[in-house]
Amino acid sequence: MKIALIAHDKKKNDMINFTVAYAPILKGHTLFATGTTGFKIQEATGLDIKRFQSGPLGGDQQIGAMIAENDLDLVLFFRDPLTAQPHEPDVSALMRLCDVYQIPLATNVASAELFIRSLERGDLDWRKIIDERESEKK
Ligand SMILES: O=C(CO)COP(=O)(O)O
Repeated sequence: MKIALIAHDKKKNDMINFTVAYAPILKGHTLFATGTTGFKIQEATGLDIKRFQSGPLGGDQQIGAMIAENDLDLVLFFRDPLTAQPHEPDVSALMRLCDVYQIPLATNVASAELFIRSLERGDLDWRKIIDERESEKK
């Protein structure tokens, strides 16, 4: 599965703790991240991650572009609900696209833990059918 990992600054520690805890599961998947989040996860876990631009510089939009191609299976986006973001429109656009394409989106650790357990159990295997269908189109 292709998984995007994103965290706002005040949630980066949550993301690091989460990825350290679940590295054994995450390493079996293809990982993507916005710039700074990806750098910090790589530093803490050594996981292989394709890093995009930093969020405020277009990283959320790059991940959004993957969603628009139906090319991501899961988004874990630890948002900071208490701090205004300069790129709020990009954040909203990314979440909107998850709804357009029915991509599972967790915006906090508690829901991400449920998703990661579901992933391990195979509950998201229906995405493989979508992925096959999408690659036939290309
Ligand atoms: O701002 C972000 C998401 O909106 C995250 O970007 P960084 O991972 O580059 O900090």
